[in-house]
Amino acid sequence: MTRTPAILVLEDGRTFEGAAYGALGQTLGEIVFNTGMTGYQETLTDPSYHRQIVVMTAPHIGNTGVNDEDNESRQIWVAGYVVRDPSRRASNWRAQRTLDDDLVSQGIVGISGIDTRQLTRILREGVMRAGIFSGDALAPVQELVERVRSGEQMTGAHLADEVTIPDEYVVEPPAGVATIAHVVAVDLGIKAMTPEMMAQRGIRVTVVPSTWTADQVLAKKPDGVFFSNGPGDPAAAERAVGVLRSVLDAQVPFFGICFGNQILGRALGYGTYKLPFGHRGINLPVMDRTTGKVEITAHNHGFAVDAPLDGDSVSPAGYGRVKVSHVCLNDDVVEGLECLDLPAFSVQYHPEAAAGPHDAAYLFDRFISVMKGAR
Ligand SMILES: NC(=O)CC[C@H](N)C(=O)O
Repeated sequence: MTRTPAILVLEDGRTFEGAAYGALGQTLGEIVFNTGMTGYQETLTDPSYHRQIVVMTAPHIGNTGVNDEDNESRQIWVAGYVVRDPSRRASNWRAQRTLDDDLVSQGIVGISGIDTRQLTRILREGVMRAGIFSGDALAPVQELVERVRSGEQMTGAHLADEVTIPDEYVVEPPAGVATIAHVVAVDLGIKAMTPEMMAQRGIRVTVVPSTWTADQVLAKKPDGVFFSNGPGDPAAAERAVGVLRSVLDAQVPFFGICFGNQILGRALGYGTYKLPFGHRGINLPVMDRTTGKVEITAHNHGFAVDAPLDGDSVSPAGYGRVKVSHVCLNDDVVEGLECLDLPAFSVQYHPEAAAGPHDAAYLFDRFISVMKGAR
């Protein structure tokens, strides 16, 4: 196999030479690492990774190929892909193509042969901007560093409208499962498994674009409203915060995941902040502070809610008492919020677990209980 050179350039000027992987060319983005040992297809197609170059700490990527069933959205969203050792062949009974096929056909610029352990240790000092360059995009390093430094920052980025669907669609419960509730899910970058997990439990889910107003959402007379995961800085999501406040004012039950948790935090009047290097992986320990039970959970977040951990606090925006319901045991980051005077709760991690362990699936049942309780 001929090796086509590629270079990864960090904004601090450090460089890594490797081989081109996927499409040739140039890509810029925020570089982040993911510690999942499995689930590369779900990671690549998670819209929350829009504008991010993803480094996989698992050394061998592509072993099981890709298929049409495990995509979490309509396309690959990562801005670039950094791996140590791409599998030379895909071997799985469900594989329809190789990962390389999809990276090339979707124009995703990647790099392989990188010491991802060394790179991850650098990124643990703090995430930064980076670029991958190959083919005609190669140039003297100083020029490449300049291109990386001219790239956009994730802080302040409003990205949900770039990944949301243009038109609403409905996910019905499967045959044989009775419909017990109707939820409007606002797509801020939703993963396919989320409405699926709701539908399996009898929820009819209308997924709607991020641009919908509160009037449009509430006109559907839903039993509950859901805000999804999604890319970008929650501090730049003014419109979503406004829509959610109208939902809370109307006392309609609410559940949020990841970006949705950050939007609930903001709607309640708390701030959000950027984590030094984020949580991205499928084996992070989270404690449910109501039961003391620890769950192993899937994460993908670079920002977090700044709410007091001790005792219940009072929402600075006037929505009553709020409890930090879940916390990450690695670093005490807020991983869940529960309103004690309103039918609303959210988690920062991913109970839909695609990919990931299913420890947190009970949260979808909790959403149903909250909707029943509000009737
Ligand atoms: N997966 C998500 O919803 C991510 C939320 C937000 N973009 C963050 O990085 O924290």
